[in-house]
Amino acid sequence: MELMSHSSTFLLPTIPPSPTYALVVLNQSLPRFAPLLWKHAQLRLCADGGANRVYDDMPLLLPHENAFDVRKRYKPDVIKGDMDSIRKEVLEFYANMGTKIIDESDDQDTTDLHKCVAYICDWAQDLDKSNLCILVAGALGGRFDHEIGNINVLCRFSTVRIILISDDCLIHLLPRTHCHEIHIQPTIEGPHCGLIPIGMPSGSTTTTGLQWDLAETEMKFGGLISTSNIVKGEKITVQSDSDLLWTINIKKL
Ligand SMILES: Nc1ncnc2c1ncn2[C@@H]1O[C@H](COP(=O)(O)OP(=O)(O)OP(=O)(O)O)[C@@H](O)[C@H]1O
Ligand SMILES: Cc1ncc(C[n+]2csc(CCO)c2C)c(N)n1
Repeated sequence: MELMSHSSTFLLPTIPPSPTYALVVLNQSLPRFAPLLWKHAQLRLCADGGANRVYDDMPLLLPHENAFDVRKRYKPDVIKGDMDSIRKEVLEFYANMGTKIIDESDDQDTTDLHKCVAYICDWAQDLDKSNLCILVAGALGGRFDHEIGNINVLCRFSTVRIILISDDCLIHLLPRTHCHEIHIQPTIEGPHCGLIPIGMPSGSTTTTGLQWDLAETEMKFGGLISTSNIVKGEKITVQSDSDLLWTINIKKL
């Protein structure tokens, strides 16, 4: 089985040139490291009301700079969604600066995050998918229906690397098609972590590097799932017969 490596280098000030990052900003308070994610990304999208957050919150995260200058510098490439949450003045501001606006108000069956991920997949058509990583800022905290909708996007695009990020933690999907090596950045993440079966029970999951490792263990909702686990070293391995969510806390400053 092929090996898939994971590393949260996007939270470090300087990063290796690969993978190619795309950033999606959702309609939630911006995580404190949003400017860093923005810098690392080669394509920046706002999901509908996410544009209000860039407009309102980026200047707050950079209080020593002039708000107008910050707004001009943090210009999204694309704003996409059903456009029922973005404020008119924000839409006009970015449209005048050349941001591409994609109104998909006709589609009321997929979320704005789904619409943005579909756009990025088209944009990256000629890229090797294993070299693309989509960072989603503001995916957690707040409305539970939105949080679950965001997790469902991980499942609907299970062959694409997508990482949901909040101020407190990150979540990604470990597809059952691969065995996984997770390289921990000890200065920025851990030690609390979880491995959660999603969509269906896992008949057998095996891990190394955790305080409570699994050894061909069954996991299911209503039975055992691995929450409040702890990373012991800098490398975790995971193999499972079903897709799992991996989550780890992000350290406070
Ligand atoms: N409280 C939240 N928690 C997590 N994600 C959120 C939250 N609010 C919004 N989002 C994410 O940001 C995206 C854009 O948000 P926006 O408020 O524009 O959506 P929306 O479609 O207008 O939502 P709704 O009509 O259900 O209020 C959503 O698709 C969702 O992925
Ligand atoms: C069964 C079912 N439940 C909810 C919605 C509503 N909905 C889901 S995604 C979306 C767009 C949000 O920007 C909306 C309104 C639906 N269509 N079908």
